Amino acid sequence: MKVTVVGAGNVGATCADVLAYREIANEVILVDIKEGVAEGKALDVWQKAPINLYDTKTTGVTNDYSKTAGSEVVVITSGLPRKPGMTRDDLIETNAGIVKSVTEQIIKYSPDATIVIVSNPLDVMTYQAHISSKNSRNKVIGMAGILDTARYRAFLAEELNVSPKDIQAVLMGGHGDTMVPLPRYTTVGGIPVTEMIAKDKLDAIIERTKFGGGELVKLMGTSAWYAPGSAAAQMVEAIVKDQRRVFPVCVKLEGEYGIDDCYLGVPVILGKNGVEKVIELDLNEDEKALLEDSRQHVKEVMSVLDRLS
Ligand SMILES: NC(=O)c1ccc[n+]([C@@H]2O[C@H](COP(=O)([O-])OP(=O)(O)OC[C@H]3O[C@@H](n4cnc5c(N)ncnc54)[C@H](O)[C@@H]3O)[C@@H](O)[C@H]2O)c1
Ligand SMILES: O=C(O)C[C@H](O)C(=O)O
Repeated sequence: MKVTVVGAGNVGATCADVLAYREIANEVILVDIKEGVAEGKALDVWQKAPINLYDTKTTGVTNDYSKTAGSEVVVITSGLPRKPGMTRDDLIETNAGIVKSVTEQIIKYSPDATIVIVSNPLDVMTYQAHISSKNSRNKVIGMAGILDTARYRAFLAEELNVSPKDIQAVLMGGHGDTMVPLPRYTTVGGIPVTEMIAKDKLDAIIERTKFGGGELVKLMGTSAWYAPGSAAAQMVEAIVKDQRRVFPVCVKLEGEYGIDDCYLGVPVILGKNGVEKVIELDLNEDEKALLEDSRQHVKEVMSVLDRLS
């Protein structure tokens, strides 16, 4: 099956590479607006195949969406990344235009594709893609929760000196500083994390996770790509293999958690139809208040998008 990745920059190229070397798709199409970039990176990934032993066909194109026709999943990473001193929301004006035009092209050639948005500001770019594609909410979703949760799990593994494989967790809310940590739902090999770590240390890890993207922007002058690219590929895998994995995913809420018409990260079951089910956790009052803060923030940025269009 065919998967398209739009944007052959840091995140898009990483995602295409993971899709290829892990043989998640049979065919990967990489698209960029900059002449030759997607072609070059796709060729590089293909030339790695005899070394790393995979046979996923990888093709790059400059703006030729006819080559993306019939894609089962499309990952959209095109858009500006932030620089130090910027928030993700500062990217809205430029990236909304890019996500809109890319989504319109994609849907022309792959009307049934599930679209996975990566471009920032994530929740609102997912909203933009939903408006532009007019597809059902289960098929227009955003990647952030897997990444935010992975950061939290990695920090915990480091602190507890255990394998990251054994940390299970879920975070909710928008992709930003208002994300909603859920230590109550975090386990270490099945043991509640609260039995393994002091509260002040856990609080510090939660705080670091909230600003995890910014930490990397400060270090590198641009945003992260290895974990984001892998996280997007993991969502693609769950969809194309109909794995029914349980992940936090950005999706339009339609009454779940008492929230309507807002894009937020929530735990879902991800399978061949995209979001198969939104899982509703029984949040306590503190968690509900944090989710409400997150909703208000995302709604404000959604209204900026409404004013722009
Ligand atoms: N959701 C997340 O968790 C997450 C994580 C990391 C990055 N991001 C976001 O992903 C986006 C990409 O980040 P990056 O580091 O790969 O940036 P990058 O600059 O390395 O790559 C972006 C690519 O998009 C291309 N592009 C721009 N306009 C295009 C268009 N109209 N059509 C096709 N391609 C176009 C550019 O030429 C460039 O190659 C940013 O908005 C960033 O903030 C999100
Ligand atoms: O921080 C960013 O701007 C990119 C991305 O959203 C991230 O969390 O790494």
